[in-house]
Amino acid sequence: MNPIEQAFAASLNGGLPHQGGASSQGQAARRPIHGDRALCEYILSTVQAPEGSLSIQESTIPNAGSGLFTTRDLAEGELIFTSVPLVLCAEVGEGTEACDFCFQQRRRVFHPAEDRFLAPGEILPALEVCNGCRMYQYCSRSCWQRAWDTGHLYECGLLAGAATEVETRTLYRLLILLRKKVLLPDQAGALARLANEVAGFERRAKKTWPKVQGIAREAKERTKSELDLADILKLYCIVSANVRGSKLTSRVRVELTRRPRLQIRVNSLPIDQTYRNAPLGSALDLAGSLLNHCCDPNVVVVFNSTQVQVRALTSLKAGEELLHCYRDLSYDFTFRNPRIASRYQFRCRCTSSAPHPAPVLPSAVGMLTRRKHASGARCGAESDRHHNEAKSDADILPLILSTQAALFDVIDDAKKQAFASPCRFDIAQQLSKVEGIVKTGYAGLSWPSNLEPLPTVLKALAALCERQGDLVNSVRIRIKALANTRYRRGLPWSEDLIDLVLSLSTFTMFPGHPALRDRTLPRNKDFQDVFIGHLHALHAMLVNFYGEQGRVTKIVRSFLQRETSSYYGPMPATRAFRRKFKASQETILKWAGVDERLWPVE
Ligand SMILES: C[S@@+](CC[C@H](N)C(=O)[O-])C[C@H]1O[C@@H](n2cnc3c(N)ncnc32)[C@H](O)[C@@H]1O
Repeated sequence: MNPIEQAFAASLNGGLPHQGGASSQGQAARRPIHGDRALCEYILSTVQAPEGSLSIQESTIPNAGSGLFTTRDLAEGELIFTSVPLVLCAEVGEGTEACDFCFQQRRRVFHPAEDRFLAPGEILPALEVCNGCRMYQYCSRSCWQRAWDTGHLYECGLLAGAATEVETRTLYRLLILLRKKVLLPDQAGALARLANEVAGFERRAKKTWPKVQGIAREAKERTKSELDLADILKLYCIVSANVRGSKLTSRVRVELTRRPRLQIRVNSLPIDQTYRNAPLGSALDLAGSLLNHCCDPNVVVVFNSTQVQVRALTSLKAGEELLHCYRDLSYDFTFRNPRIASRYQFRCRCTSSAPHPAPVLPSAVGMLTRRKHASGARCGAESDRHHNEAKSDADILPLILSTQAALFDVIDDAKKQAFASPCRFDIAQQLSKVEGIVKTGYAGLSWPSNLEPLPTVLKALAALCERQGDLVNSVRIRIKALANTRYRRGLPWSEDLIDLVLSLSTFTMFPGHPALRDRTLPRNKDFQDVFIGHLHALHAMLVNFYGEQGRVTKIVRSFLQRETSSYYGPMPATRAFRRKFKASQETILKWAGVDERLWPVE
């Protein structure tokens, strides 16, 4: 073992006696990071932040270990810290859009090199696959060369036939960085002390535990690591507990091809793929790994190429813990938490209250939630509401699950129809199918319109309409879906707004389009007001997430400037505009069949 591997192995037990063996049973508790001053100082020294502006303390979430805290007041949108991850790994495989060196934004709506939206029908140049491993992709020869020089040469030859899961590839990378002494001893020591959830993996993922052990064994063989198998196993659990999907991108065009991987399991209710927000890759960052999860987050994590940026999502007071949502906020609590449990192997115990108005959540959802939190673990007010509404209606569960499956099947069928014969795609037929399912789909009652996956299904249908050139239905259905989306904050909501303004822009750009001659449509001016209003709101939101100079912010800003210069109404952010926007928004919501109270003007 080289000195770096030794530093890693020694630190893995946090100075406690070696726990030995691949099993976590009977192992001593991991020593909390906040109890080790030298380690805290080291981790904080790895970030770019004003001196003394962060601290590591015991988390405010019960039994969640250590957490990251601010020592100063923060305004909404303020940059809290930036950091460079220890290791990044791109998603691979067909349809992925990540260059494994630069991770530049390659969202399907933005041009990869120029700061602009893609023109309608514009196709992105394909990434080039490394002809050695046939796994990683690069956007240019220079990215490939730099990736090669900075480490790909060590791994390329050993990836043939290797697993494509991002956690496994991150494990390989880390083992190679340790073996080739690319990591510093301090980095290796800190890495070993991150949360690992070995016990959680072993206990909760009983079925997959032999697979996890197999992954560790294969990783040892492939990378020729001299670490003990037990230590590699823990490293894998550290990776799984700490990697964050690089939300450099989200598939704005709904990702329908993932349907086969979607599972709805009785008793756990996970929707394993959200159809959207497919990450570009994963990053393991020392300071970022100290952010605990909360269903009502106060920070947002974004990536600027390979740099992690953490910004305030709300204003924060000195002494508050920085909390981040590990999973797509746009999803309902009952969907999100099982996904957290299955991916990270812990049960959410966050206690913050949900910021949105209390949803009318029917009793069966309460029942599901109560199951999830039977051990007293709870998830704030959202959970309490579920608890309060809970009834003993075990018979209802299978009915709900079958409705969810049926709703997702609508997307599959619609997709098949749209792709097989575009001219025969019948949106009215698809919508009536949805209507039929939701009418009595909630165990005889009507499926709540804000309960997933209904909003997601509508967004998917809107995207299909757009693809077919059916602008009117695409906008109408999207408005309906978004009005019923309960989480109006964070990156997922900005993604939704991007979709919406792009759909609305077609109305304003092609006022003479034959589809828009329909007399039952609201006036084009109304669409324009609503378009400019949402575009303005989107820009303000992106400034908070990516900063004034963020690439996405700049693209949306130049779009906003161009569109407002040809807009004949009052300038956005004025009182006159607000009045105009309110009236137009009411008209449009009415046309879309949405209760205007669902989407108040803010
Ligand atoms: C990425 S680490 C966060 C830092 C961690 N608290 C530590 O002490 O190193 C994720 C781990 O923190 C804990 N955690 C984070 N958020 C939590 C939450 N909402 N409820 C319960 N545990 C949480 C879980 O143990 C999880 O595996």
